[in-house]
This record gives sequence, C-alpha cells and structure tokens, in this order.
Amino acid sequence: MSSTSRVPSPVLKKSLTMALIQLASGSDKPKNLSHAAEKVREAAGTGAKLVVLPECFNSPYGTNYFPEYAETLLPSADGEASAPSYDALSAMARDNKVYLVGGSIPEYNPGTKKYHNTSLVFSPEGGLLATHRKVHLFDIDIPGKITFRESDVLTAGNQLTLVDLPEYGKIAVAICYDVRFPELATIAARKGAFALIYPGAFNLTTGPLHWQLLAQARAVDNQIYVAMCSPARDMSASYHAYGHSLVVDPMAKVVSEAAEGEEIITSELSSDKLEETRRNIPLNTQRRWDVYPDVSKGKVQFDDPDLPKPKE
Ligand SMILES: O=C(O)CCC(=O)C(=O)O
Repeated sequence: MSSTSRVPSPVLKKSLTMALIQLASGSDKPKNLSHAAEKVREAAGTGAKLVVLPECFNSPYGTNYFPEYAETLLPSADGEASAPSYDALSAMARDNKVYLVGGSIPEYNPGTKKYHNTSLVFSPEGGLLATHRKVHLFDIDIPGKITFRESDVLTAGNQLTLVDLPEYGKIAVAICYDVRFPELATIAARKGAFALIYPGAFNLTTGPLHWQLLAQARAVDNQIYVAMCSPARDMSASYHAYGHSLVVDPMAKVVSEAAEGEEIITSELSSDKLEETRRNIPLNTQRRWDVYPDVSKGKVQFDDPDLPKPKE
C-alpha cells in the first residue's frame, strides 16, 4: 500500500507585508547604494517588514563588470574586508527596521581568489542573517539570441539558504537561474520555508517565456509563496533586464506584478492562504515515498563553512 507520511507544513506565524523593489541601477556604485537606500525607506513607508532588492543591484549586470564591482566580504590576509554594499545594506535594514534581502552583489573571496554572485540578508537590527552564493551559474547559449557564461568569471556557491525570521517563520533565498532547479525549491519547502525569494535578472529572450512560468511552477509544486525581484529595464545598458518583478501565492496566482520600469510592489503574505491551499489540495498527505524518494532526505548542504559570517 501507499506510504503517505506527512512532511511538515510551512509555518507563517502572522501576516507579513513584503515589498519588492524593481530598482533602476547604473554604473555609479555609490549612487546605486544611495538610491537603493531611498527606495528601501520608501518601501518601509508602505508598511513592508520584508524588503527585497534585485540581483546585482549595486552594479551593471555582466561578467565583465563582476571583478570591477566585487567586494570582499571576508577579510583578506593583509587587511580588513572592504564592503561598502554590506555596510549600506546593514544600515538600510537597521534604519528602517525591516528584514532585507539585499538582492545580490559581486563578491571576491581573497582567500580562494574566486568571485561569487552573493546575496546578503539582514535583520531589522542590521545584523547579517544569511549569505547565499548563487548555486547554479547562468551559462546558456541560445544562438542568435543570448549567450551568457557566468562561469567564465564566477564560482558557484555550495549551499541552500534558509533564513529564520523569528516573528514570521522561514524563507529560502536563492538567485535568478537557481529558480530553474526545482529540487532546491522543494527541499526548502519541505524544510518549512513559507516563501522562496529570488533576486533575479532575466533577459528579453527567456523572460517573456519563463519568468512568470517558473515562479508559478515553484509555487504550485510546493504550495508556498514565490517572489522574483528584477532590476528595472534599461535599454541603454549592455544587459536588458526583463523587469516584471512578481509575487505568486501558494495557489500559483500572480498577486502582484511590476511593469518594466522602476517600481515598488507590495503584497500581503498570509498563513490562511498557505493553510487553505494545503487543505483544499492536500498533496502533503498524498505523497508516495514508496514509489519515489523524498529529495529533502539525505545529504543537503546548508552550512558552507567558507561563507562570510557576520562582522564582529
Ligand atoms: O534563466 C534564465 O533564463 C535567466 C537567468 C539569469 O538571468 C541569471 O541567472 O542571472
């Protein structure tokens, strides 16, 4: 007979207002940081307690830019870490008393001499809660349309990232191309995440086809919220981001969506919607572990020892 053991449901302890900032960034890093700070203040002013910035919010997006814009989050052998974006993000979270998923920034690790695409998550007190290095690098080649090889410059991260927001519950944070890998999302959901948050920067080829589809797919598979936060589109930049930051609910309905330009979108995440979805479509009690394995069992890496830790 079937084996239908339950997996724990994601817990959202109380309603949470989340804001995604579809930020317009350029080539001037200090300006990008001060502009992000203004927009985080504006987002917090709407009542948002969780604020999300896009992938590479402090720099233009492109392999040629990563080394120039990279910051050292880990101290180098001969000195301190130099991370203006870390300090700016920490201040944005603290000044506005919000949880902040700081999009992503190019990171240089002086110990390994490797570059990463790294997301930093801060508490309302400004403390670092988590660091996610993009696990799946964006290497694609669609002839005549888009060729991109992050792996020419970047090294992939080695862990799944779950972040506990004590008053609310757990979120999972991953970056852009990571959304294409359903295992990561399913493991996070089975470990109790109520939302998957992806700072991302899709393009004008794959964006119209896959951006919303992937967000809805991860939501419908896992019956949790999914948020994808893009940079604003800038047709004068070398990379044209798709935009359309969006939030999808556990029924896979798009509950808020931006257009292409700079915009803040907010959504209310509710435990009622999570519970209602799971009550109405009870996948959670219908899984057949006797027919296929549970991907969340077995070795899952959550604690890459090489990751930057909070500054003292
Ligand atoms: O998966 C895609 O089509 C786009 C991914 C991407 O732009 C990224 O990982 O930065």
